[in-house]
Amino acid sequence: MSDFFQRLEERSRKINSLLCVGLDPRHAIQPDMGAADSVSGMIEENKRIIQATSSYALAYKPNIAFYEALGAPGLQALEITLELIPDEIPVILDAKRGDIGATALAYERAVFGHLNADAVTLSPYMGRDSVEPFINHSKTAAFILCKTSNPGSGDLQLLSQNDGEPLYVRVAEIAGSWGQNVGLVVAGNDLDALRAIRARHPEMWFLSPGIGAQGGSMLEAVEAGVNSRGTGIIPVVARGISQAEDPEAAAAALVSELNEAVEKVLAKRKNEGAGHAGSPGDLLKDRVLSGLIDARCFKTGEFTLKSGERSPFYIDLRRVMSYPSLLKDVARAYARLIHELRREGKDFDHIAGIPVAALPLATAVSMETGIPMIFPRMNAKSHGTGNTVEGNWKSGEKVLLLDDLITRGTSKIEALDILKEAGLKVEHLAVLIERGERGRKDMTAAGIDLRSFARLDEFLPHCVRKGLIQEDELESLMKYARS
Ligand SMILES: O=P(O)(O)OC[C@H]1O[C@H](OP(=O)(O)OP(=O)(O)O)[C@H](O)[C@@H]1O
Ligand SMILES: O=C(O)c1cc(=O)[nH]c(=O)[nH]1
Repeated sequence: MSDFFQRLEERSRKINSLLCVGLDPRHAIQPDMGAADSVSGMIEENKRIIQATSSYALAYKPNIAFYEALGAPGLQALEITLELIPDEIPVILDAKRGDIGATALAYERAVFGHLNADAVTLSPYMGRDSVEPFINHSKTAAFILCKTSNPGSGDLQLLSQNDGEPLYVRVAEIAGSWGQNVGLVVAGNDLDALRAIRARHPEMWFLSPGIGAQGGSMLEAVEAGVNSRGTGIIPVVARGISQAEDPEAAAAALVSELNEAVEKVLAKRKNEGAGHAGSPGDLLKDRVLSGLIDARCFKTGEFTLKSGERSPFYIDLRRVMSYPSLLKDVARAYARLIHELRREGKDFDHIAGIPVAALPLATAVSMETGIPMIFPRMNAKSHGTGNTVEGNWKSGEKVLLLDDLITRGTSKIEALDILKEAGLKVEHLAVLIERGERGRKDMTAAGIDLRSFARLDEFLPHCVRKGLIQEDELESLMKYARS
């Protein structure tokens, strides 16, 4: 852990608080106030807040815009404010900087050199070099804007990526690779974002505005964002304190609300036990698995499978094509698997869907990823072209085999033989659902690397939640799947 985050961790234990107090005096944007009054008013207001809250504040966060708006006197008010803050309390300067080269260096000098702040907020959109000067010091840190609390935050931050995840998930992943001195701004009023990012970054510190005046609930934000040590989230409150009649009482009340929330959440997690079913924060997986149930893709009864075995349930993914928005999510799910493979350096000239169930799915995946589709004919065509593999392909090209699900891999081996016979290279198989453990064993024996989006033990609990199967049936179905 970096020195800055270590310092936060220690101070949070010492004063038993995670609260960050915003110092955002709005004098400059109040039209009836003259500049001189504004400057002295700002200092007075900040003095009053700091004196009232210094034993409750894990950190202070002045937003530089309210000071810059008054020009040189405003910046002087900021400098005086920073001097009023006791040395042991970290200052996070909310500046949302982001520029390159010498400019980034100049911003860094202003923030950490001249103003002597301990941390800063930065925009990630100009990339690593724009952040680099701020994260090279062991004592200071940068909070990267990941998912913000404003109404327009979704315009860019929610844009769906090739793997189906919103852009902010990718931002968190990239920022997380920038080293130890990096935290994230994750809105306290966006519980989905808090959950999604916490699930992927169990230890990172989040600066979380959006609670109170912007509508977020302290308990819900803590529930979604606190880490396993009961820290890692810094709820920011500005107006809730500065506009309170008694800022000290307001801060004290917020801290006890916050601490109660942390205790409640940790106790609840302990009761639930580690590793409970499902993966919290995996929004795409939740959506797809629930969507399959809503589309009645899961059926109980007596079924004969492709392998000839009997089964007490059947997953009919042919129905997905009748639900366009589910089909789109399913395509994103496969795209996630392809994205993972590409990150491992594996790439493909074609996706080959196995007829019949996987044909509409592979078409959607091809459109989602831009990888051209082909398919093997399970029965060679005896008229027309006589093709065994349809589409535009050449011998020697690399193919990702794609099927809806895997039980034993019977149909995969048949498809593999046809593709190999045509001179295509197949080493990987992607499926949406892995029905049990035997399919994986069969694929390993055939030299095929299997990637699945969800396993049956992740799917069945959704069926219980949606009332499709009873809790007591779950165990026997799981047992069947494992047998
Ligand atoms: O893992 P496996 O042992 O291969 O079994 C699973 C396969 O069986 C089904 O296809 P099926 O051949 O029944 O029908 P389809 O023509 O509708 O795809 C299903 O769509 C899977 O592709
Ligand atoms: O193994 C199979 O044939 C099979 C199982 C299942 O759940 N769904 C399906 O379409 N096929």
